Amino acid sequence: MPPLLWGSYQRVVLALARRAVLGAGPRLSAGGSGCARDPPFGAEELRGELDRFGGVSVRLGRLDALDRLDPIAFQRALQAAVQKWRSEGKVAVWLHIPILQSRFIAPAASLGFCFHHAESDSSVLSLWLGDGPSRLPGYATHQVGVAGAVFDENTGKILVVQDRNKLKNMWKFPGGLSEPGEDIGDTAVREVFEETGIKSEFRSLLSIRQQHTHPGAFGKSDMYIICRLKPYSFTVNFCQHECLKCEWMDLSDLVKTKNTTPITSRVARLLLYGYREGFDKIDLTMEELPAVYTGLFYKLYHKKLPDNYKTMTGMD
Ligand SMILES: NC(=O)C1=CN([C@@H]2O[C@H](COP(=O)(O)OP(=O)(O)OC[C@H]3O[C@@H](n4cnc5c(N)ncnc54)[C@H](O)[C@@H]3O)[C@@H](O)[C@H]2O)C=CC1
Ligand SMILES: [Mg+2]
Repeated sequence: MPPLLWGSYQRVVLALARRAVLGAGPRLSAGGSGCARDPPFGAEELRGELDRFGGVSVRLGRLDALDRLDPIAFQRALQAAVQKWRSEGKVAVWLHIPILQSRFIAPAASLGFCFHHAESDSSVLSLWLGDGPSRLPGYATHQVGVAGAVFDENTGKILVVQDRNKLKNMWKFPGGLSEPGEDIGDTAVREVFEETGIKSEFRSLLSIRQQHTHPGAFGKSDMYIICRLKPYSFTVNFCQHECLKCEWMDLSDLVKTKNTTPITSRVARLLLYGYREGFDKIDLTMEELPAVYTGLFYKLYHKKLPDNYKTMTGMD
């Protein structure tokens, strides 16, 4: 290519690269407060909704003007908007940023915004504007794993598996992580079926283990819940991908074996106690109740409460 042409080619490539980095459309003047033909983007365009604590939520996905905006113009507008919200006494700003508008994260961070949480297609950044240290609540703190202790009262046998992906092959109850919006008992029943082929129904909640800095929870806290399930199918057809072995074992053998985890051993002893003395000694049963304000329902787990105590009005 002749040197002159090469020079103009380089300029075009550099200009295109600059646009790509800034995320601006072809009509934008980089670094300006908007674009040459459209009106400048100002603080008033960052419209937000007020929440009951006095914070402002701005959802970038709902602002059409952002499509034609570069990050520098966004930063100017956000800085002016934050100044305005601060002077009005707002306590916090929440920025909801769709993943495809992530070019606005860095300018917001340079003004003091931090990540609050992220979902698969968006992130939420927050900035505390109130007096003193931030009082904004954090996001999710735990992952929830649920196992099913499937116990057949007719034979005294319990369903156990050995995990294929573990270094030590210990007997444990089948189980796995809860899905968003899934009830604890439903997770136990689903995981038991997926891993062993056994169909069962929820009876009670037996134990909860809380462990912090859990390696399997990406360094967050892990809540591991064990449920008592009643089987209604008995032929094992276990998942070769996750399990090495699966069998119905005498509960008394599981209590005795050393080849198990401390939590499985403890819950096996708890089950044996319930089997001998009555499951009401160990069961936290579940009841569905209406939430007061939201119109939703929730599940409450506790030791069985006699009916006359449920309906009593005072010191009856
Ligand atoms: N004390 C005990 O007896 C044990 C308790 N647990 C608890 O059980 C719960 C989790 O159960 P799991 O059976 O582990 O979960 P799970 O049954 O939901 O999923 C396990 C499967 O997910 C996949 N997987 C998980 N992490 C992966 C990664 N980083 N990359 C690729 N694939 C991955 C693998 O295919 C693995 O076989 C946790 O709450 C944990 O604390 C887990 C093992 C033993
Ligand atoms: Mg599992």
